Amino acid sequence: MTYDITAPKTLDASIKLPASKSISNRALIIYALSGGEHVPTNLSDCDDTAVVINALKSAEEVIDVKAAGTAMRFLSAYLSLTPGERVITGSERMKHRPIGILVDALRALGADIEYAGEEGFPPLRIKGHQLEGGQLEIPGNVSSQFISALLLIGPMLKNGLQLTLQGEIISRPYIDLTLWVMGSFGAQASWMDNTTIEVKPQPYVNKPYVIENDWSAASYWYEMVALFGDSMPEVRLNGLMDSSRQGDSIIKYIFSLLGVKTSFSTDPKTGETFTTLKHKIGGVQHLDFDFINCPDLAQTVVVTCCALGVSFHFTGLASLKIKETDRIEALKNELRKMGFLIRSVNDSELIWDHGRCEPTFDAIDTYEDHRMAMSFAPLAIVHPHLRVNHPEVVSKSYPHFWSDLRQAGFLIEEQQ
Ligand SMILES: O=C(O)C1=C[C@@H](OP(=O)(O)O)[C@@H](O)[C@H](O)C1
Ligand SMILES: C=C(OP(=O)(O)O)C(=O)O
Repeated sequence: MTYDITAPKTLDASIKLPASKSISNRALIIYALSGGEHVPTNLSDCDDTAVVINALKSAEEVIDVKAAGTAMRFLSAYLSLTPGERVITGSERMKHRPIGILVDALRALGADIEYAGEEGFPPLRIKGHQLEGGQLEIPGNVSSQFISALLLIGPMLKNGLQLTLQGEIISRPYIDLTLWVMGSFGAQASWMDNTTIEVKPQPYVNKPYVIENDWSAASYWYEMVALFGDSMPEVRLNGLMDSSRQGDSIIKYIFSLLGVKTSFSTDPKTGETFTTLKHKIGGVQHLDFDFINCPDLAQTVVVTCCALGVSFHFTGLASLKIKETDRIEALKNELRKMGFLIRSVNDSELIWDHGRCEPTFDAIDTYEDHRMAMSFAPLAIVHPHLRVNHPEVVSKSYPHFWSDLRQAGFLIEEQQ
């Protein structure tokens, strides 16, 4: 399927954002480990959370997490200490996303895990039993999800857990988010110094818990406000916290440099929080930024900068190659169709110095990556009849993205 997208003249919309899948998936694992009485509320309705809910409910031998990285990594740790023998697998892409570092760490803690396919990659066959825990060193420079997975089971280990992270730590705010959600359920887990985290062997306390909405999903609305520019766009987003522990809340700072002003308010009657985005004059001409702490924002910011004519030098992008697709290559290919030549350095930096080529305006390919679809869709604001292939990929994190766009006035027609 392909969508043909045409934007309205400007934007004046109130959007109900999806809940954070990162927080949902952490809260669900903790809920299961704490003997689950109170199910977390405002859970994300996205695919990546649905697979965790199903896995925790199902008694089937094979668990399929599809394309959900957090589900694969968190459930592998969870299954290692849950009685029974299971196989955990995922999409074809998932079978090429690394998991060896986590498997080695879990084995060092006493887990019984075998590779059911290629060494170092899913699927895994896991026989669960009580684990002793203890002290461990683990690379911190490939995916923070390995570290979060271990931390989440830390309180259930007989001797607790002490993790020392080696190398440059990527996606650190996601580790902090894990510690923060764990703390909300009574866990004692904290940084001892810059590289070592300690989790005490003290079980979780099951409690009611409400999931915040998703700052990563908000990023596409920031992009739209920036691209509508001086046509006075305004978007109101619900359920975002100004003081959120989601690392992607840094989007409000990044877009303050690209002409978007953020303000927060609370409805006095309902207590609901609103985040209002408006355009402001005076964005930068060039942007340097390190995405090491917020890799999921890279596509939004890269596409926005090209469309606004803001040159850039972005670093900290090494993890983009092992996400839903190789996002570095995908960005280069699809931006070329729109007439922008961006280049990569060492697979970890992206540079645009106003390089242009003849645009083809071919339909944008999405590479089974929700963020390719959502970060390119706003280009319809500058290119009417922008076409996006396989738009259904958005269900990974933001299933109602297209209906929200329609509600905001976008005309979206389906082509076979
Ligand atoms: O823990 C999490 O919820 C996530 C961590 C990040 O992954 P990496 O640590 O692999 O960068 C991020 O890209 C992903 O979307 C969600
Ligand atoms: C990288 C992502 O997800 P995951 O690694 O959990 O599949 C993402 O949502 O952009």
